[in-house]
Amino acid sequence: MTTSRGELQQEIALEQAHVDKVYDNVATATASARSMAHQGQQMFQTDRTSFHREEDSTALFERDAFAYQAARRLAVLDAEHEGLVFGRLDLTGPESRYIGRIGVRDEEYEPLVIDWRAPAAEPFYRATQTNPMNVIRRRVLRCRDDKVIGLEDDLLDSSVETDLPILGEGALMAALTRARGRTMRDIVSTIQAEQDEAIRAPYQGVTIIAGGPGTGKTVVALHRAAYLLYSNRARLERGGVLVVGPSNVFMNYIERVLPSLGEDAVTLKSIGSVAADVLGMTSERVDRSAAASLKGSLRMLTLLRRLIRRPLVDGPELLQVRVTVKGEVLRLRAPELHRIRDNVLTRTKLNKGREQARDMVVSALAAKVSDEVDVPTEEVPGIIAEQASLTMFMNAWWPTLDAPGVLARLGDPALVADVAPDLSDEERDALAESYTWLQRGSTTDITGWSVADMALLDELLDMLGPAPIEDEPDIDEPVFIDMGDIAELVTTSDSLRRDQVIDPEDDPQTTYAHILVDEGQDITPMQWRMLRRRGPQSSWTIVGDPAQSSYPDQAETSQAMRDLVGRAPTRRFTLSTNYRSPAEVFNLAAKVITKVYPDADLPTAIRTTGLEPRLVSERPEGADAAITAEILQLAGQVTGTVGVICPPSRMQSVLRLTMSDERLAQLEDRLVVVTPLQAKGLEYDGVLVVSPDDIIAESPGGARVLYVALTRATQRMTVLDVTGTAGAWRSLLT
Ligand SMILES: Nc1ncnc2c1ncn2[C@@H]1O[C@H](COP(=O)(O)OP(=O)(O)OP(=O)(O)O)[C@@H](O)[C@H]1O
Repeated sequence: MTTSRGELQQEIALEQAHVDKVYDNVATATASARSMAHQGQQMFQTDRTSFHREEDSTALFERDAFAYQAARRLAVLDAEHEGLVFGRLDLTGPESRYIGRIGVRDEEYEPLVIDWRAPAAEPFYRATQTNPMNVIRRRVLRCRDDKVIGLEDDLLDSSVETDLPILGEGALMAALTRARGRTMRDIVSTIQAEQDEAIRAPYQGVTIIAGGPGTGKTVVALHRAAYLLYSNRARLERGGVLVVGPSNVFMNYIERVLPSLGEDAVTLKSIGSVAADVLGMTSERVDRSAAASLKGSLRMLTLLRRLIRRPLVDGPELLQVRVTVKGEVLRLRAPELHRIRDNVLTRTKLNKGREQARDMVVSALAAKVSDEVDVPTEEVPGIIAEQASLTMFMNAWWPTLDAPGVLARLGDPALVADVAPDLSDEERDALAESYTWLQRGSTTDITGWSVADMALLDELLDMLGPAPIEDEPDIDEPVFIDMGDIAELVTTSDSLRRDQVIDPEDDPQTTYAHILVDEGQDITPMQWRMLRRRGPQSSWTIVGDPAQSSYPDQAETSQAMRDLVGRAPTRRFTLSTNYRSPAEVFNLAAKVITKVYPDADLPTAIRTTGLEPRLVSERPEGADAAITAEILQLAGQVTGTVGVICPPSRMQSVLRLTMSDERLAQLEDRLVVVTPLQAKGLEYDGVLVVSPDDIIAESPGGARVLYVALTRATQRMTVLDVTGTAGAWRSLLT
């Protein structure tokens, strides 16, 4: 498809006229929405003398609401997006339709732009030359703000006589070859047919989006969130949509996509922040591989249950309670007390069970009073219940527990051996070692707990139940809180406000109507339980690729996901085209994964560059110089970002290098240094993978994690072995 410059300019001018009309209309509609809202209030409050037909009011109201919605969505549209209107369909009618990020109508209520999510926009994404769906020409408009700067056409039905000009070289390729920045862009103008099916799948049940690296799983899932909000707005704005990803870096990477589609009603959280609603803390710290694997496993469930059943007293076998009734000593010893504890805990949560436990202890003691004691039987429990020794015993035996306090007990290796007899010595050591920081800091030290601990703390909180609300002190008695230079006056009712709104009988977690989980292959069984507590009634979209998993026991995590799905209606989409990496880069990665994970979904790369990845090796003493040289070479070859992906053990030294070398420091925002886990879901134009052998050795996912690193490049890739010889990983290439 070639075209003269004049023809292109003429078509651009025609499209610009329509785009101008759209923006003018939105401006008028916004002003009218404001004034109608104002007038509407007055009309319905005071104007009883004039007569309005009901349908007039309804129409006015609808237009008002529509204009209001359009103005509201336009207000959140990302300033960097590529324009409100991005597409046009010419149909066999003949009719043409403009497609945009939001719907806009003119004063006659005729559509000027159709929202991309509306059924009428579907042919824009689904029509092909074999099934043109009445579309003759599909046109993608490239805009910067409100200015049209380019056009790309597809002729879909060549059997129809038409004088429509067909211009440009294809919008998809133009989008894919553009340099990448620090954040993900929306793909609303170039969504492909198989992606569109996943985006528009029904809301109910569980939707699974699978496919290899770079097939658009993440970006498709985000467009699906926007689609679901459009098609189920009342339910989802009320119930909430939660998007969960692997890390804060990833959340920052994707955070602009939904605003660029005009949606701001979605909560984004990294997996380490999901339980912040009840724990008041988050984490990004990843445990060493052995501890991370164990803490993710359902075996922790038994361990935690045993842990909270173990009373917090030294030598539980010596445990006893002792009271006197008219000089007679009554005792309950450890076995009876354990029975009472088990009995209460099978029926209720620990923090709710104290009163029951106390009553049972009192009854068991009362039953021991001999006939010789001269007190009426019905008075005995009251006499026992009043005794200070009983209260002291209950305080020690059944204190209110908080989740961090309980988990911190795992820092004691002897206790771990006691509550986890089925773990191997290595596992017990790994667990105890992961909590040694507790000896240095406090249990609420937010830098200490790991991402995996967040799910354990959440589980514990669920097992323990919320702490009972203490008796209310006198309300509104002023209290001074000294905050260094600032002394602030608060009343007791202020400081209690949070407790007062929490109903202890309610589950304290925030819940959502729809939960979208990205990189689902890395969600551990314990994390699935944590997520499920946020969506007991929700529908789900789960995105993932098992071949990229960093969790070692895939069978266990897949089972946990099946448990989540249960009998809910499930639909699965497997995306098959790799839009990220050129074939030359992906072929190398594919060889690695096929050796270690033959069932991997291998997508077909849509682009070729003719540039094979560069494989180099260097002796350890020359590593810094080689890393610097390779980064500079890549930075000269691509115009966008350069990502250095290195094993965790090299992170600090490479970071130091990028700061101390002036040439590297000058690359500023273009240069990023990450571990393979941090690189999950991200992409860079040029990628340097450092020391693949160490990457394999240092992750529980092994070569699957190397596969993640080898699939991040959009243009060029260099792999550097720091051994002086070809690395052992290269045996996977043969
Ligand atoms: N239809 C499309 N039009 C333009 N770009 C697209 C399209 N589909 C995907 N892309 C681009 O391809 C790249 C990869 O997409 P994305 O990160 O969503 O893939 P993914 O399947 O989640 O990858 P991974 O499994 O590695 O996390 C992104 O730059 C995305 O914008």
